[in-house]
Amino acid sequence: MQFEKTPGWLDWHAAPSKPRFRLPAGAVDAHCHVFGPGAEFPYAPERKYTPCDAGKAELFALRDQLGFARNVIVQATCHGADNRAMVDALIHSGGKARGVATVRRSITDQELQDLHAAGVRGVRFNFVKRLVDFTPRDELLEIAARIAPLGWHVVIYFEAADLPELWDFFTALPTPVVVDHMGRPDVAKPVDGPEFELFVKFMRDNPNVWSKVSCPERLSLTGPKALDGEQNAYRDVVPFARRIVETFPERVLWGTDWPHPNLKDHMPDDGLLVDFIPHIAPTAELQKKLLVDNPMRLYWPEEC
Ligand SMILES: O=C(O)/C=C(\CC(=O)C(=O)O)C(=O)O
Repeated sequence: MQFEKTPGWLDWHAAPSKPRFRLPAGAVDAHCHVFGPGAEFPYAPERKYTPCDAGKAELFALRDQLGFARNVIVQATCHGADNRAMVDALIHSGGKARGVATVRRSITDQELQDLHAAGVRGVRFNFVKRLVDFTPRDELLEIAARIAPLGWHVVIYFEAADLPELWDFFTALPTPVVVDHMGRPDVAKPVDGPEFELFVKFMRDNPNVWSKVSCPERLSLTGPKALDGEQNAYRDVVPFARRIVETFPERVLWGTDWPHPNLKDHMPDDGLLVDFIPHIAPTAELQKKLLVDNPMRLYWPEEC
């Protein structure tokens, strides 16, 4: 099948630099995606965007270029609940990738078992309105109850303004809960203002809540962009991510978000994104927790 990219689509950076920051041994890129290729794994009819192809071979090449040991591949909305591209990548990773799926309530127990055998360890519930249609809360709670006995967790993606309305639902989830991109704070607001304080309280009051301190390229309003060797990219995001890392060092994860769907302004150099990490996790101890110990506990607990 032939697909035409959404107008204005930015393709992933073709030649990411080698990071200056040396990742600790065993580092996990805990948030990335695969897209298609569409000819082999068609994009879902209900998708809100059509990306460029970004397959497993390119993802694994990026992993090696940046110095990561493993990936966590998160199902992207352009594939809906058809997890075949993600599962195919897991199967061909030689045990170096685990996954987060999107499932509907119609999934059978056998299908869940098959996803587990392939390396899936979580489901993603997406609340970002430009990406998905509404799913009833009772369907999501039913899914959460079914995946809990498998030892899986729930990944949630939402925007900061929606946290108050979603709070009761999130705190009713029976599993570990992993928030994508710090709940997308508006970084024009103060890091100790009411909006981000609510997110900090969400994590403080609920010890089962984790956060990915990822996506500065998506959250930043003033840059500078991670391009052309810039070693101090996205300064406006640093206080937010650093606060979460330093306050909850045992419950943070980091990922590239490759191939960076839906960026409108620029496509970052992934090597320079890795160079962002020591700004938000300034000590070797914090870096090891963020990049190795925490993701291993969540995705490869049998090795811990
Ligand atoms: O890649 C991300 O994490 C963020 C996305 C895309 C996404 O989540 C999806 O399509 O599933 C975004 O903000 O557009």
